[in-house]
Amino acid sequence: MVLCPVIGKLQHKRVVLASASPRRQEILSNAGLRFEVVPSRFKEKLHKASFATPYAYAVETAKQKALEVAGRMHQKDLRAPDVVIGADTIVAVGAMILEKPVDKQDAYRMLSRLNGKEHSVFTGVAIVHCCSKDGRLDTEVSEFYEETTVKFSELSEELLWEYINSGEPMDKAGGYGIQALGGMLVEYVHGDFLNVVGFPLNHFCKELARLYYPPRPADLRRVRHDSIPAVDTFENLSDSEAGGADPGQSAKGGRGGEQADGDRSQAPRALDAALNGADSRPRFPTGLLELMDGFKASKSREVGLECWPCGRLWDPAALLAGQQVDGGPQDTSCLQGRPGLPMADHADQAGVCWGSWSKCHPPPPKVLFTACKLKLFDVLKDQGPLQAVDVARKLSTCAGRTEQLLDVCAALGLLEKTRRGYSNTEVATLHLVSDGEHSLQGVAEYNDAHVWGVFTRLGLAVREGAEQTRGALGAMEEERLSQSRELTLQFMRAKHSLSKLTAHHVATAFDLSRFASACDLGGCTGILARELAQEYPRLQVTVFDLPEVTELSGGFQRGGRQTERIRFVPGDFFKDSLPEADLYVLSRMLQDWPDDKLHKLLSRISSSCKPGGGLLVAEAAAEEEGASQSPRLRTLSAGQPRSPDEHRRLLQRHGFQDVRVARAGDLLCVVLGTRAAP
Ligand SMILES: C[S@@+](CC[C@H](N)C(=O)[O-])C[C@H]1O[C@@H](n2cnc3c(N)ncnc32)[C@H](O)[C@@H]1O
Repeated sequence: MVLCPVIGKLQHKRVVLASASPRRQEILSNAGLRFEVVPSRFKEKLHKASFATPYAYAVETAKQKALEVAGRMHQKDLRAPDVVIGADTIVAVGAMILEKPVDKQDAYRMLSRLNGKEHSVFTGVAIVHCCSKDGRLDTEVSEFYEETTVKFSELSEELLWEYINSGEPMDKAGGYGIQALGGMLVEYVHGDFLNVVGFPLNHFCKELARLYYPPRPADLRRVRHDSIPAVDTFENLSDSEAGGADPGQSAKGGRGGEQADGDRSQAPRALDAALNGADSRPRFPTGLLELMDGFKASKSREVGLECWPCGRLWDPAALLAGQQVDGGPQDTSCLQGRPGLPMADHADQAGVCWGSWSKCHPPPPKVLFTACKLKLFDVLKDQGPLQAVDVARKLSTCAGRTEQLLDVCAALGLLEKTRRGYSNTEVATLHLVSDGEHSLQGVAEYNDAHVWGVFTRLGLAVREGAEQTRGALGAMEEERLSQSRELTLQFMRAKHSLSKLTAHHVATAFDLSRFASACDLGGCTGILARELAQEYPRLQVTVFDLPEVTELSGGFQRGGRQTERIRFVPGDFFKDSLPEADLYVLSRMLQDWPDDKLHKLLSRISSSCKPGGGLLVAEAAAEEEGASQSPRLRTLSAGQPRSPDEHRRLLQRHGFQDVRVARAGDLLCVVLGTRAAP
């Protein structure tokens, strides 16, 4: 879809709309934007007379609304969202600004002023890019306004009062809502209709296009060659066009690199840092991981562990143990009085239901795994764009099936399909080609070869009522341990590539310079240890992991000065004494363990930790309490993510105090507690 590239630029960011207006929410969600709603508490009381124009007032109000939300969210969990959108709509007759009426008389005064005349509707919009660094909030604001002219018909007093008595005018700027009854008052509209409704979507997309796709001389040249009219609209921009679709260039560095360069030239500073970073770390590819990992949740859905219509979860361990669960899968109360609705419709309402999809189509994760296994993204990186027949020839596969595979990959946002053929999207270039610095092929390979099977068997176990109490991860861990060296290596490659994306965020979520030594329990290939050693020049780091893992960790080391301060110690943290350290670290270790193991591990750490020492925990985080919960988080792990408060309580329960919580990257919650004197 042509509009996707612009809105899609916000896809992997945490976007917040600082407005309670349901109309704005509807416009933006209809456009495919995913966002949270945090209404601003900024009081709309700027001194109107101090603004030279009505729109200057609207823009300033929009900006203050967005900044208030960014500041409040940053203060609350020390991490602001990536983008906050603020908007303010006003109606102006000449220089006079009409906002929302305070009562019916006020509504009457406003509507009488508009009666039979033209007026202007202005919406000021502020897009605030946020960046939290060292506990400070850095913001960059892009702002604009849109004006639409509206003419009211000559309206009788009677009609005006009838409209006022309908109650509609009361929460609307200028005292009318064009999208509902108020539409009857309007003779004509010149300009963007949605601007009058409350949000100028078209201008917003153009603004995103300006921010994310700055024009470059090469693009202009190419447009002339291709004889495509150079129209100043976001509709012409796709990733391929903005990044340069020259196949020669694409073969050299991939569009990811080119795109980054293009963005870097004009994107705001905070945004630039977030996108590319001083250290060129990419954004956390949430959507892609959701695709690779989401089947864990969907497999649970298939066997009824999660009710997909309402998203209610049942404890898998309880089901595995054959216990009766209140309101089990047959309970249809969650269908909210509409039990007759077909399953697919409920699935739609609940988001994705791969469980039911998998019965008739290849499920999306399998499509992705197959494409990786065939090295499809490698071929397109080196030789794309390619037509389906050419891809099939290069992969030695059936042309018809290959085309289907390519089309599903395009629908999943992994490929782009244009007249010239298929090519990798930015996310595929970054994460799905085999030799990329940030390749997640290891995750795809391990999930395909191993995890998929484990979760399928988990489903069978539940259907057959097997008496198992282990969590899914426990089953996987034990299976891995009893199997081959190749499987362990595969597992390590998967964890290694994921950790590469998160380690820096974990290491820098708090200032850890007060600690002289750290022990990363379950530290696997030592990626986080390396990042810690790099960030804190006097820190000595121990990586503690099972012997079969530490034995193979050598193959993942890159050398470098900080390596001298890192040592690998083999052991089992449930049985062996833990190495001494000022700071213990658990990264992505807690979520999947059943409760008894979790508490055993925490209590062993608590006993080893000296008073004043620390425990740092990093996990995928549930959204803050009260915010609308995103189903995507549930799919990132077999277990259910805990909220920041649950993490805090967990550490407190095991003797840690002054527990602080920070968000790191897109989805991680990092918690630091200090061991109290026993
Ligand atoms: C989910 S991975 C997390 C790896 C790493 N911390 C990260 O953030 O990517 C779990 C790690 O814990 C290790 N592990 C599991 N059971 C263990 C045990 N009993 N003792 C020590 N390490 C263990 C695994 O070998 C693996 O490296």
